[in-house]
Amino acid sequence: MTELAAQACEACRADAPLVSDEELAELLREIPDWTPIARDGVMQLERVFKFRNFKQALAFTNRVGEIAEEVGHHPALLTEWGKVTVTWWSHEAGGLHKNDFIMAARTDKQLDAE
Ligand SMILES: C[C@H](O)[C@H](O)[C@H]1CNC2=NC(N)=NC(=O)C2=N1
Repeated sequence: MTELAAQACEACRADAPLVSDEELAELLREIPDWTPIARDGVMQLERVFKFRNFKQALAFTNRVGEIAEEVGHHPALLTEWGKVTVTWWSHEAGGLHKNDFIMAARTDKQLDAE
């Protein structure tokens, strides 16, 4: 299978299919640092990234913002001193779509990008 980060994002649509429990387990193996959590009954993917200071955390936040804008799929981003919490889900679809796993994998890649 093509590496997750290299797969294409589909447009966000309300009728887009959510991942099944089996797909969830399979896709999570490709992004082992992400945690699936349910908030208000909506499944989300979350990861906390640690940095040496606020400036680096903010730079990472902006890189994630850029990859989100590129594809029109957007995360929740909480930037703190030395820490960024990134949460992906598909608002329109009300849960986790394949897009969220692709973007989580692409988010991981922003750690190496300066
Ligand atoms: C019109 C626009 O493409 C949509 O509102 C997009 C924008 N970004 C989005 N991002 C996420 N994560 N989920 C969505 O459903 C979503 N919808």
